[in-house]
Amino acid sequence: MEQSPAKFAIKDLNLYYGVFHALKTVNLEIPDKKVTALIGPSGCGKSTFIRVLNRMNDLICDCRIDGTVRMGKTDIYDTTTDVTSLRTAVGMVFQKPNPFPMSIWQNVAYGPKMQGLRNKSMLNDLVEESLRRAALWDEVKDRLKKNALSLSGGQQQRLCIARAIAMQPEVILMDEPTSALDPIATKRIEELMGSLKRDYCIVIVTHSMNQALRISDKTAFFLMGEILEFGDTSQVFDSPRHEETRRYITGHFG
Ligand SMILES: Nc1ncnc2c1ncn2[C@@H]1O[C@H](COP(=O)(O)OP(=O)(O)OP(=O)(O)O)[C@@H](O)[C@H]1O
Repeated sequence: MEQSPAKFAIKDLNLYYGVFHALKTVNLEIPDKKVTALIGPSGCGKSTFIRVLNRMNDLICDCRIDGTVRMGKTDIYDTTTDVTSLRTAVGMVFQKPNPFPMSIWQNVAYGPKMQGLRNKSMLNDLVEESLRRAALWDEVKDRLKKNALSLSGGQQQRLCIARAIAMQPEVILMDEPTSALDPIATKRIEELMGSLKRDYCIVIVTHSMNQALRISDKTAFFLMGEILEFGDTSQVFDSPRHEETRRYITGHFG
């Protein structure tokens, strides 16, 4: 696989919740314009790790980290780093679609408006562009004023992706984005990830080995807070270096 530049470079990262050591000496480079899947058994630290990338763990008291996490040239844990700008650049989509209880249009326009964009025609263009990129425009263009909660679960999740895109991020983090969706809605999100990776660095937590295999370029296998294995997805699945990885991906534990 051709190399692409690293979007994140993580060095000797340790994360503690109080005295509990949740991430242990994690070293990883996450490439830009690719999908990186984080896999591993429940409780191994996947969600904790993905939240490191936009400092969501800052919101958890008792959580502390050491080590460095660089995004491009920026040390995102440096005291001078503006966390709001970081979270704009590193958008996040959660397991359960969580649209705001407002119209489809307002959901997408909300973030840019909060950032000061007031021009209605620019907002309209941004809403359309974001919904198009999230492969939702054709389904909602005639009902932009309808409440977002009237959409199906799969449409709501694509709306949440559109909402992230409207902030013009560089990275989109997805924590089990399809686990609440049916197979057809899942397929649409997976197809969408395939097109989004042209423009963004995408990091996804998934419990589905088939999904990781279908959509990701790189796979990191977490076990008890460590990255046991990281490589091209084809290598990790076809010829894992560790017995634990092989047992996990073949469904023998976890
Ligand atoms: N806010 C918290 N406070 C204390 N411990 C936490 C907190 N969040 C997670 N943990 C612990 O850290 C470990 C890793 O949790 P995490 O949610 O990152 O795992 P995961 O691999 O994403 O699990 P799952 O696949 O079940 O979602 C677990 O032992 C969990 O109990």
